[in-house]
Amino acid sequence: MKLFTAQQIRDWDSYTMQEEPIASIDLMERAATACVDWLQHRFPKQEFYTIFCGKGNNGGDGLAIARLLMARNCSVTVYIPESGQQGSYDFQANLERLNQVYPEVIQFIETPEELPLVATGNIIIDAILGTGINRPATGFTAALFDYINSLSNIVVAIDMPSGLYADKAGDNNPVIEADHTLSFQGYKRALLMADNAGAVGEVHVLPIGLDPDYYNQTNTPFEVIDAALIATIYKPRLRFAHKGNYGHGLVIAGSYGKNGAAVLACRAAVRSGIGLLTCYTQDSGYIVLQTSVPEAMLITDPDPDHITELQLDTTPYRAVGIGPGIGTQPATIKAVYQLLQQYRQPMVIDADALNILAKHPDWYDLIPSGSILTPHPKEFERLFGATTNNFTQQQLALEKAQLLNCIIIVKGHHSFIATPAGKGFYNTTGNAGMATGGSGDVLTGLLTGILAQGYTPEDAAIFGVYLHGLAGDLAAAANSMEAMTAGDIIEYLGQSFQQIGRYGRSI
Ligand SMILES: NC(=O)C1=CN([C@@H]2O[C@H](COP(=O)(O)OP(=O)(O)OC[C@H]3O[C@@H](n4cnc5c(N)ncnc54)[C@H](O)[C@@H]3O)[C@@H](O)[C@H]2O)[C@@H](O)CC1
Ligand SMILES: Nc1ncnc2c1ncn2[C@@H]1O[C@H](COP(=O)(O)OP(=O)(O)O)[C@@H](O)[C@H]1O
Ligand SMILES: [K+]
Repeated sequence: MKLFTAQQIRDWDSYTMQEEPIASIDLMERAATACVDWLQHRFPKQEFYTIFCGKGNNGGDGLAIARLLMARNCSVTVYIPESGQQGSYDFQANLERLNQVYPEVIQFIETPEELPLVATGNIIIDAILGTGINRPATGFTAALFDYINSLSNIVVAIDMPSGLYADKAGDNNPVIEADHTLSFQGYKRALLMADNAGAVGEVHVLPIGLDPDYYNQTNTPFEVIDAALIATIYKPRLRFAHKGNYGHGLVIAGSYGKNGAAVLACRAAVRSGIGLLTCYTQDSGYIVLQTSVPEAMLITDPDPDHITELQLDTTPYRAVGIGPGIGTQPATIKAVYQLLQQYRQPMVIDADALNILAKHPDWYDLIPSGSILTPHPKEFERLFGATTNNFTQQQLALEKAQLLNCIIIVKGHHSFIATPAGKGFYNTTGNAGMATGGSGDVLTGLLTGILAQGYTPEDAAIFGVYLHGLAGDLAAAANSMEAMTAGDIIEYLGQSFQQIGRYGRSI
């Protein structure tokens, strides 16, 4: 799903009004109806609502929501911070409509003394500011945000939490801290960023019937990975396939006390659809690897505790994954350098291999084109330097992806995939149960296995990250986020592939 800027969303509105055609007030009614339907589905027994409305179209949505909720037998109070300015055309129209049927619910407030008491059971609707924000909230608006944030009521933000910019970082500006954000038609980038987790709460995208032609014709560098995109990437297995069709991959992982990292990466790789897998690990890992991943072949380093030299010819491998659990011993650093010098096909570089690279920036040029780097935010900072917010971090990821001709996956909730062509993809699968040791090792094995099968590096990254998160979601559904383990993610790869296989047929 493409991610549009606030300006593009405005253009999409206008396009829809002209082409459908539909009057803007009717589009607003559609958006408000979608919100009310969502509220009644999510909170079926809720009766009391307190709605704060600004004087733009976001406030217009709030006024329409108030009228629709009243018509559905809810009890609503609407508060409008009085700015002294005329409201937008559709705000005024909806104020008039509400005033005609339920004039008693409308109250204007101007000073902090007039901030209302909100009963604890009321749901607060934030319709103060939406995508039209063009400056930080100050004065009474900021005081109102503070007041709402101090209350324990559930807060549902309409389209955007008020105060948050859709396409750029604020400078710690006042924002509403919502529990739910109902975003019209699609996501906005700000809604997908860890920096804004406290403001956006759970994000729900509500379709409001904007014209698909605008969507299809309009380019944007950013996309959310969804089922439709995955269906275009996934390659079902060939009926007459043999293991030679699906590549031979090499996972270089482990050290004494960290056999688990190698086991997790290899078990994920052998469940990725790969034809053949070889693991390279330290000598003491022999029995552990051979018993826990019998499907993989094994080559051991002469050193009992660490990977010290690569005593193998890496040319036959269609993909190499390196990093999980290897440590940063001087001899291991040499082995990483040796691999960078001798292997010229895309690799997956993770964990300690990234930490080693970060200490040797002059080796960056040796990274084969099309490689996939999988740093978590701390590793990203070690590799490329500190950034001030998620927007600048993602911009830097895009610049480095282009410079190194690599894919960079900045891992986290909504992992961000930066490609050399300047595109940025946000993942939508995965959950906080995956914030547990070994989840990243599973991703490395999975990506290595997918890359070995001949997927392009960009497709492998998108597909692997989505599949990994989907398996994590199924694991959490079965075992809870708390009790699930990284190993459980591997156990649910099978069901995840089955689900993805159905996408192609249903879209
Ligand atoms: N396709 C869509 O997404 C649709 C969007 N609609 C709504 O329209 C909203 C956008 O409406 P508007 O463009 O009128 O903008 P807003 O309602 O977000 O803001 C209104 C006005 O407030 C002023 N303002 C900006 N920053 C301020 C600040 N910090 N303090 C005080 N005032 C400030 C500006 O003059 C701005 O135009 C969306 O967020 C959504 O809620 C819906 O009505 C219909 C369809
Ligand atoms: N809150 C979360 N929501 C979604 N995915 C998550 C979350 N926390 C972690 N993950 C995923 O789990 C993996 C963790 O990787 P990493 O930090 O390298 O862990 P480790 O080094 O312990 O294996 C990443 O793919 C990341 O995207
Ligand atoms: K809002």
